[in-house]
Amino acid sequence: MEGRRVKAIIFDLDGTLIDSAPDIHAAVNRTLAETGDGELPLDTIRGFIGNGVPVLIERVIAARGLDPARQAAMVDTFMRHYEADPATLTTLFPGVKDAVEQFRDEGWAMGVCTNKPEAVSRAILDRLGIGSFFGTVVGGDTLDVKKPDPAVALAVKERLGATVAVYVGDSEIDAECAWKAGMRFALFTEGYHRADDVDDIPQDARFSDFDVAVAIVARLADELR
Ligand SMILES: O=C(O)COP(=O)(O)O
Ligand SMILES: [Mg+2]
Repeated sequence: MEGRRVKAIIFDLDGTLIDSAPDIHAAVNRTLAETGDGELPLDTIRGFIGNGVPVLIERVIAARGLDPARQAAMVDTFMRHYEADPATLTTLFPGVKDAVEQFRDEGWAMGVCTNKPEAVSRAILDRLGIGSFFGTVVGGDTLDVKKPDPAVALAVKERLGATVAVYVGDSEIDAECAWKAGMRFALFTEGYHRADDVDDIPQDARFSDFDVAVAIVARLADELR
């Protein structure tokens, strides 16, 4: 007898489900302000997101010409500010709420695979009204490794009990993670990728509007039958 097919979507968070750069930017500038180290513009910070908080702070330190030995202390200060105010300026990308409702109605399990710390990721998803759609959240501090290590995506798939998984993300980090995990990858092009040309990011499909995400992900999953 054929086993049951459980299909899942593994979503990246920053730059995919949520436009979180404005609150991350605010927390970075509050961190810099505490020690009189100036500020950085939003566009710069947007380009620093995706590898987790320690790497974000490493890039902030390099951009401001600060002492690298300050990284651990600045990570703590950043998290204090970010956890105090994680979702004031953060929004869902247009169409996300409708898309996750439709995915749920069509029987998809959904999970989040992010390099952002897990607790604050869950808090933001709840605050924006979509937390209950996700069976699990694996964050940058949940395991010993971060994306692009495939263990992060594979942990989401396993926790959801999925037999088929499609990965939806916004960056080359997600593309690499999905590839290493043996998953099809749909690129959301309106997020925080670093490549100038989205053609340079390995992908099985791409979309710029969540209105078409459901059809695109379903097609990728069907190809895996
Ligand atoms: O860099 C981060 O903190 C998180 O980014 P991600 O949600 O795109 O993985
Ligand atoms: Mg992302």
